[in-house]
Amino acid sequence: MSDARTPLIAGNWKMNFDHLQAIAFVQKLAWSLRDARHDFDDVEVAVFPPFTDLRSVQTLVQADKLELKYGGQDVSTHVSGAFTGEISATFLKKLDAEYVIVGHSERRYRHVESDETIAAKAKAARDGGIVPLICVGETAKDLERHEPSAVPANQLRGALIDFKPGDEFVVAYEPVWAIGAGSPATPEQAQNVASVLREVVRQAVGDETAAKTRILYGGSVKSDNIVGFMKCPDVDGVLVGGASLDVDEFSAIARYKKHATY
Ligand SMILES: O=C[C@H](O)COP(=O)(O)O
Repeated sequence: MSDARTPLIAGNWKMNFDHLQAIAFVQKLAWSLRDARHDFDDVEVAVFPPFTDLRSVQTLVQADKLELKYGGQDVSTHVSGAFTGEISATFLKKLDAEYVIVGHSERRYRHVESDETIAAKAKAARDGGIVPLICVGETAKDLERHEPSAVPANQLRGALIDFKPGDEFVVAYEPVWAIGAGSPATPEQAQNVASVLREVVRQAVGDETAAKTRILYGGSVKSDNIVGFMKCPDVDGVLVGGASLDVDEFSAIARYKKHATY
């Protein structure tokens, strides 16, 4: 990764932890990270709890002045109105959320979200003052027919259609075949796709914004494999699923510099 970009260690809780469990988790995480502040200097840590936990996480983070960012796992394309079950970027902003995930493969495939929908969600987040964390990634089937970077690059091109130089967003490259699989991509595979994605960002929003945009890797990240990814020049952090639900493991991931010899 480049020194110009602050590493982002993001934990996607998916549909895990109710608000009471969320409070207990964040308290433990805060203690764990506070004890080891020097191990993760200049690293940003963020969690993505279910919507029903966000108010509790906000209260805790603000009351205890925790250096922890948080965000939603999805966002509506609308601002308000008759959209049963949806949550707008405006509501997330009111909870001081920093980020929102859009285009996670579990939404693309299980909820049949199209590239157009994901582009509209990314735009809605940006317009509502929330930084979209745009997920892209190929399935194992895609790999039989295309180069590894082809599908993620197309997905990213589609998502950035309304973006312009200076807009802030984060990209997460998550090969679908590596999610929850216990076997991640290799750092070389992650770097190859991340460098293509940076070029897509450059073509969409220009050199300056591309140089500042963080590209994360996600898919079976753990404390014993993160260092390899963080050594890749175009990988600026990780989006962690399963391992983000274990305080000690997630804290060890955030403190990856302790184990790295650069
Ligand atoms: O959003 C996170 C990803 O889906 C990765 O999940 P995982 O770390 O359990 O493979």
